[in-house]
Amino acid sequence: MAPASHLKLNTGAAIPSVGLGTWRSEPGEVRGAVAFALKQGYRHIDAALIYGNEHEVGQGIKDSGVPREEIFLTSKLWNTHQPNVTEGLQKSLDALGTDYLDLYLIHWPVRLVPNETSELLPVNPDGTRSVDRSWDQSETWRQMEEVYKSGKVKAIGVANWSIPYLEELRKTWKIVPAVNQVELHPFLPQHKLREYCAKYGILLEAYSPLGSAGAPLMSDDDIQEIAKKNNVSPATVLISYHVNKGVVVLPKSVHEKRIVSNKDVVELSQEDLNLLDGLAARGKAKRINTPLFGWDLGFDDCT
Ligand SMILES: NC(=O)C1=CN([C@@H]2O[C@H](COP(=O)(O)OP(=O)(O)OC[C@H]3O[C@@H](n4cnc5c(N)ncnc54)[C@H](OP(=O)(O)O)[C@@H]3O)[C@@H](O)[C@H]2O)C=CC1
Ligand SMILES: O=C[C@H](O)[C@@H](O)[C@@H](O)[C@H](O)C(=O)O
Repeated sequence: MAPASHLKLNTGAAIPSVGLGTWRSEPGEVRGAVAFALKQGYRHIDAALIYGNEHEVGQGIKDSGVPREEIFLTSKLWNTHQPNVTEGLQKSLDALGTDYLDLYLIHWPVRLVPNETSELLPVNPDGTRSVDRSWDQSETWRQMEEVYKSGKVKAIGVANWSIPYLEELRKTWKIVPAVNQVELHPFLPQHKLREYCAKYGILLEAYSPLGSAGAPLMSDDDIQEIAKKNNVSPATVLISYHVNKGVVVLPKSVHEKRIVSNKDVVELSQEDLNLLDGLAARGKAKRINTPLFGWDLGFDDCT
């Protein structure tokens, strides 16, 4: 079956299966990248307050001339705004220059307490992050449910939530998260989390699909072999892998040629998908993004 250009959220809304990532897209380059991507047909942008570039992302959206209502725009509540979701959301809306988001995510199931070391990435005197270990994530989710009801966000979800964290949230959620955005690629296929999210109607979004700055995914022999067989680039294999599995994928680039090629999704055979699904179990498992919050986020092994 041809890979779907759009997937469905549990709210009933459609979400474009490929979105442009904006983490580490520098001010000075992200505005042009976003405008270019939208002119090339992207209709989905993944932003976050912590990326420090939402103002430029918003300018790129305006420059593109694409009407706001045609764009699926996501942002994320940063950890230091956990006690006050409304405030975090307003900062993102102001920076992006919009009055609503299509999707708002809790960036991590962690509350950080700002102090004199930093407003966004505060640390304790011993260098560890100033985490509020007593903070109850169900309270943050309750506030997310409130902003959803206010209409300022059309869907709410989470990012970096493992099964134990979702199980805890399930005890009190009134609205099931629409999305769980996690690191996902053939070296970190997260089969158990996939099953769990499918069971509760939570759509997965794959971040760092190309390996970000860490995993040698694009130079991997098996991935290169599949690329050769399908006559496409390894990046296209890695992006298509998710869409073929009904997962949203968020490749980041600030280079025009890559922005264009990253939206090409091809149909992969079941045999190719099985091979990609099995790479981690064959000794290639690797998680790239585990910020040192100082305690167990419930992530299991990488397979
Ligand atoms: N919720 C969360 O905690 C997280 C969310 N994310 C989201 O997911 C997005 C994607 O993940 P990210 O970690 O950025 O990494 P990606 O896996 O998307 O990789 C991005 C890197 O690959 C390069 N690249 C892009 N396209 C190609 C290509 N076709 N060929 C070769 N190299 C290429 C980019 O360089 P260049 O730009 O120079 O082209 C960049 O260095 C983020 O930008 C962010 O929006 C990411 C991490 C965590
Ligand atoms: O979305 C991207 C990532 O989650 C990134 O925002 C975090 O890893 C952050 O750099 C941190 O140090 O906590």
